[in-house]
Amino acid sequence: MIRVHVKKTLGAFDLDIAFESDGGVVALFGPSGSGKSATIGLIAGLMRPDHGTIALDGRALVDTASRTFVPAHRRRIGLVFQDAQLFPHLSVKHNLMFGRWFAPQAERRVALDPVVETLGIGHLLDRRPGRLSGGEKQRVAIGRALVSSPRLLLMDEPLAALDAERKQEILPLIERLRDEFRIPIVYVSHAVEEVARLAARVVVLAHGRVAAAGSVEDVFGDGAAQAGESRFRRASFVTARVSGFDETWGLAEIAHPAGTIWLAGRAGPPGRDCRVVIRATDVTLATERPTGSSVRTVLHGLVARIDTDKGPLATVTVELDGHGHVLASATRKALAELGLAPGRPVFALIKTVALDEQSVALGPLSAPA
Ligand SMILES: Nc1ncnc2c1ncn2[C@@H]1O[C@H](COP(=O)(O)OP(=O)(O)OP(=O)(O)O)[C@@H](O)[C@H]1O
Repeated sequence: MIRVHVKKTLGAFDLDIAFESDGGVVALFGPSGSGKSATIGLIAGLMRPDHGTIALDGRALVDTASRTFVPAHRRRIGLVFQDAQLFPHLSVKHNLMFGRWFAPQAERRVALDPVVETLGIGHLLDRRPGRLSGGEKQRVAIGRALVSSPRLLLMDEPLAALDAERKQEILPLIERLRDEFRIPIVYVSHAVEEVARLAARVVVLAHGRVAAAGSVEDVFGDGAAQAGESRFRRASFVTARVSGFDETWGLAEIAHPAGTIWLAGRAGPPGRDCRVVIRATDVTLATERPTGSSVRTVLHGLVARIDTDKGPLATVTVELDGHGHVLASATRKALAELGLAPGRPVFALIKTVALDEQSVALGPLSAPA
């Protein structure tokens, strides 16, 4: 369990935040300059807070009142940054072993072999980092953090420098760290889709303060938490249940009280609860159930809120029948012409081709109490 309650002034920036997590992945989410990396630096021990406490599993790492400050190298915290920061003159194997030296003999809970196997880096062990791709470097950086048997893993936008394909390769690996190695993770990201895949809890930072915190569903339930994000980043997630797979057409069927969600590919075994990530730009709104349209996923609900700024676009939060919300990007012109306003019934249409197996998170989806 990690508890953070810190204040820190950095030039003109004033950070004052408190949050806690009981394990799994807690995501720090927020726009650029909101204080995410500063928070990571404080937890890692790369800088000192002006006031406050940070405790990990009941042990104070920092307590300004009692002048406690455990130095970074004694915190047993693994760090993974956007750029892998490997030692260029060491082989992959020696980079990995370097992480291990930080773990006292008695606390080496994570062995090298399963890490190498999980991350698929066995064939890279003799190479130097200069001869690795970006995705390979990042897997080695994750491995190095893991073999130090950390009590906590801090990941600061670990996928931000990778292309979409590499991201999709590494996300399942991080899910395995969470589920198989059971290492608590504080995960910094701008990407709603990553947060939805990985996190049970999310802490939204804005201007150095906690703007919202709670389960991913609660925090992202309406458009407000994402108001500062570009429309291409806005997304919502729906908790639903895998109900079948249509062999003839290769489509997974996911049951939700508001309607069946179809996706191109497999979603997991029938009966499994899942979280489906849906980008706001992939959702179209309609006041009537469409006929003569190629769209298969038609979810019924009510308009809960409409967020607009000065531009031509709006983000509509639709409260789905049963439970959950979906966000839709639309033009203000369309909303005016359709007469859509809070309280009006609406259909949210989602292109099946916009969803595939990468859109679905299985695994522990509920936030620890
Ligand atoms: N050492 C420093 N001295 C002065 N200001 C600083 C220092 N470090 C960070 N800041 C300021 O603190 C604010 C928060 O920075 P931080 O890097 O934590 O943001 P962030 O949310 O991680 O942003 P991004 O998503 O762009 O990485 C910024 O305004 C930044 O300029």
